[in-house]
Amino acid sequence: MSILLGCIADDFTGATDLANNLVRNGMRVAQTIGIPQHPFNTELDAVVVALKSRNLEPEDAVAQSLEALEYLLDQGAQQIFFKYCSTFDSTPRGNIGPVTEALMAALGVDFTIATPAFPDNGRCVYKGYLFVGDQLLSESGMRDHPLTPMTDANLVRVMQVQCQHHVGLIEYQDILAGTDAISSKIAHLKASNIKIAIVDAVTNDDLYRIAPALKDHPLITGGSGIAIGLPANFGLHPHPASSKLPPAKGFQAIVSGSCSQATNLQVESFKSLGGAAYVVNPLELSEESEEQLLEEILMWAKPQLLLGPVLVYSSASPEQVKEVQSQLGVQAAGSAIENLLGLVAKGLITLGVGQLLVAGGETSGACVKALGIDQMQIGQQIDPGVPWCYALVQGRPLHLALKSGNFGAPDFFTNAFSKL
Ligand SMILES: Nc1ncnc2c1ncn2[C@@H]1O[C@H](COP(=O)(O)OP(=O)(O)OP(=O)(O)O)[C@@H](O)[C@H]1O
Ligand SMILES: O=C(O)[C@@H](O)C(=O)CO
Repeated sequence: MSILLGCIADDFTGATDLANNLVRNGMRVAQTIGIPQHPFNTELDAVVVALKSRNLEPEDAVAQSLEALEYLLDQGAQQIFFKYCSTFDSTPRGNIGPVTEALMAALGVDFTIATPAFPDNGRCVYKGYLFVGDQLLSESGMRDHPLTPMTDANLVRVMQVQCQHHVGLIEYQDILAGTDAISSKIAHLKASNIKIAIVDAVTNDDLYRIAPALKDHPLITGGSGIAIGLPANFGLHPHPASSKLPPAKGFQAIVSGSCSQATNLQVESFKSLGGAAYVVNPLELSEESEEQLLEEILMWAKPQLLLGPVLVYSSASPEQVKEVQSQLGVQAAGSAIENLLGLVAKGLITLGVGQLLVAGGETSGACVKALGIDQMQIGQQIDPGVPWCYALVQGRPLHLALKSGNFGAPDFFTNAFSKL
């Protein structure tokens, strides 16, 4: 079995987001958690390898990405896609730039594009500036992100700081002029020694015009938006059967460690509708207290599950997050909460939860690892960028949705279950 597209995603929610867009546009996709040990024995068009590399040291992110690349090339991948966040989550050290350059070197390519544009979720790039809805990236909630605060919306500048190669721009006027003009612009940039180009895109039509110009490029990098046009490059088109999952069973629960604006609204909306919610106070969390806190949460959840979905969350406002981080340290706070929420997810499954929403990329990584999931099937979309997925946990079926922090409508936590 040989695949067409091999994808490396830098976090788990991002991986399902990408897989969702590929499935919706006609590809048969498997998502793996980490690098699989074996080849697949089913017919697939794309494999998305989900890493948790966004917040690693650049050297580690590069090493993991290269290992994933090797696996995907072994599966016969004709084209490689490096997926990162539609809000370009990174620090001056990386990891978008270093991983892109390492993949370019490994594949022997002298040009690639970078575009996080995802118009279905309000991410647009114009003159190299990234907008989140009506705001510049640097004026959006992303400026307060707990791990990767984004304070510059100019992606050429942001990417250049992370890269050795020269970074350029394919401007909106080229995109509007169509696929041939985009190909000519790429040739012109290459002749000027530009090796990576940020690409403007404001609508899905723009993305559909860009995709054919990327047909013969061994490496593409971006958010999930640009992926909507890639299946057609391989002669594939949307078909309804591609996203059918088995019927859902079991109790319903939500675990949220995302502190993004959209998640905070979803938590508020869930509570305002009378949903059962347990808030974790990170300042009460230590290695010694973890076991007791976990037990307390599960004892609280047990009777509540009989009545409807339960929410366990640490989501908090930027001020509260800063306070916690100043007392515990950024990384230590993040890891301690992720660890607890992973154990909570595992405990909830033991209590009979069969439908689980997780909010936050890092949090999803922690939960999926705690549950020992190594592969997921992609199902129907709940909101743009978030599909229901299906996995087996210790032989038991689990419907699982991994929600990126800033995705989903305010009623996502209640609405999602009605989509199963
Ligand atoms: N109350 C809190 N105080 C400090 N840190 C927190 C708190 N709650 C959660 N965190 C940490 O903040 C980080 C949130 O990252 P996560 O990726 O899960 O969410 P997100 O950034 O909103 O999602 P995405 O990456 O999909 O946009 C995690 O490391 C989590 O443990
Ligand atoms: O692209 C996005 O915004 C998401 O898929 C994501 O990666 C958030 O972690």
